[in-house]
Amino acid sequence: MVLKLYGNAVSPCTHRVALVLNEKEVPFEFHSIEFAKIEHKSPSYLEKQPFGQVPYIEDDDGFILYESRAIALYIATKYPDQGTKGLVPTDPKANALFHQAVYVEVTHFDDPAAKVTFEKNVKPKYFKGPVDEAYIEKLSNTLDAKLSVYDKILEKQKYLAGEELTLADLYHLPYGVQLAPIGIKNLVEKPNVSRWFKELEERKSWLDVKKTFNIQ
Ligand SMILES: N[C@@H](CCC(=O)N[C@@H](CS)C(=O)NCC(=O)O)C(=O)O
Repeated sequence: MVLKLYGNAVSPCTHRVALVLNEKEVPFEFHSIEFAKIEHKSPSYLEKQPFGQVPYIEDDDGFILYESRAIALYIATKYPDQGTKGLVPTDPKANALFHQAVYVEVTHFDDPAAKVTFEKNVKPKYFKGPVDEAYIEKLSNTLDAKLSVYDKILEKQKYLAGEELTLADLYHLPYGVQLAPIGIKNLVEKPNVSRWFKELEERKSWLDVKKTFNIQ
């Protein structure tokens, strides 16, 4: 049995899991959960993912797991010697710096990036809702302030947790790539952030995610 990824083709959290599966060269079967049919809120779906969100995985032995970053960590630690190595440092200090970087992404980047993407892209496209430009400006300013701190960190080191690529860097890709196309240029306008992010975007694992999910 092959690992099954239950998600949605337009969901950045689904893309995050697929990205790490690609990095670790783990084959998977994608099962689409249809948002339009509200499949993710059905009683049978909630048995697997009680918060009614995508993604979740069913591993080849039937093990079920949700939360994209928890899935990524599980895959990276289950296959330490397969695909890209070192995505989760094992040395205690390097591991602590890795977790520091993971929390930086979750607390400082994910929230404003997800909200601005929703307001500017998802809301008008899928919910025909009015776009709140003042809210977008506020979120963009928040991202700008946060990414200015990133720029200082990345002036001194190659990646967010030090000199080696980790999952924490990869976690930024799915929302990060959506910012510039909707006019939020903070990632590309800061020299060190831009250098870091460009390298991430060019990884084969991400180019394959783009192909699989038809991301422009
Ligand atoms: N922290 C969760 C977030 C999951 C999440 O926000 N999923 C979104 C798609 S990226 C979703 O299912 N949205 C539909 C909904 O919340 O109803 C993860 O990383 O897996």
